Amino acid sequence: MSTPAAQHAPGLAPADGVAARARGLTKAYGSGETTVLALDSVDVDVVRGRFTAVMGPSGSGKSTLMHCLAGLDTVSAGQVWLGDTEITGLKDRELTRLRRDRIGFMFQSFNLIPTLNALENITLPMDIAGHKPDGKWLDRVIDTLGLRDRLRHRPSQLSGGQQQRVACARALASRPELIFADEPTGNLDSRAGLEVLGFLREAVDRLGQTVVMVTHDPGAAAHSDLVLFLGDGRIVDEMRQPTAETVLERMKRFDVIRGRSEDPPGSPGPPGES
Ligand SMILES: Nc1ncnc2c1ncn2[C@@H]1O[C@H](COP(=O)(O)OP(=O)(O)OP(=O)(O)O)[C@@H](O)[C@H]1O
Repeated sequence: MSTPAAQHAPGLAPADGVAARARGLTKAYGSGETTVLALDSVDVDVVRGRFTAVMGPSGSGKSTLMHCLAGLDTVSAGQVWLGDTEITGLKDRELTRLRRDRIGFMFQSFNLIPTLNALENITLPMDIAGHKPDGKWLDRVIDTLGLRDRLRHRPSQLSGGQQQRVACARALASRPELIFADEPTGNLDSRAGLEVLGFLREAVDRLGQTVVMVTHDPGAAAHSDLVLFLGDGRIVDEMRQPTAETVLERMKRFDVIRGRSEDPPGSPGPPGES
């Protein structure tokens, strides 16, 4: 995901088209005086074959953006496309099918079915859709994620990191056009988290997938190609080839602004700021 300029980012391979696009994307919750403008006329291009992270302070609209791009939530105004398909305006049934066939999801809670083994969990969305998995692709995903010797295990027999890898394989299994990951490392210790980030990176680099990840963790964002920073429902900044340090520094600037807006009138700003 990026503003159009970021498609020409130096140091990145040429962009291979746009996996998803939003124009004037606006989402308001509630009505009248209690209206919350979660997204305020956002324009974004999710660049195909890239790993994009979405960051920003709590309440800045990260999850709302992801949900609107993925067709999980309706928009108040604006348009969203997945590839060439405009999804705004699609009926619920069409949206459900589009999500099922063209988008992969990874959530913080892995959402694995406890009574199914790893392989059954991985292929479940395709089984529900009545699609036969592409065996070669599935083998590649399973081997890339190092799950070959865990396929007959149930979730309770797997570590947290392994469970998240199964969730990752499930998101990749149908070779979706776009994978959305919402805090995929949130419930993992740092080693398992790093592993999952490494696999998402490999999904992009080796399998050519497109990943959009919402995260609070600068270290996680550092695995992406591009970080989009949301503030008050708008994309306020973007960073290519991020490092944990540069992302952390950028996030600190939100704290300074927040600190200022919480200061009583007339009080001095934070030290070092004029
Ligand atoms: N269902 C809802 N009803 C009313 N307001 C909502 C709803 N969902 C989100 N909001 C509001 O919209 C704004 C953006 O929320 P969102 O969850 O997208 O932020 P976020 O950046 O993902 O936050 P966090 O980092 O805390 O998860 C917030 O002010 C939130 O309170």
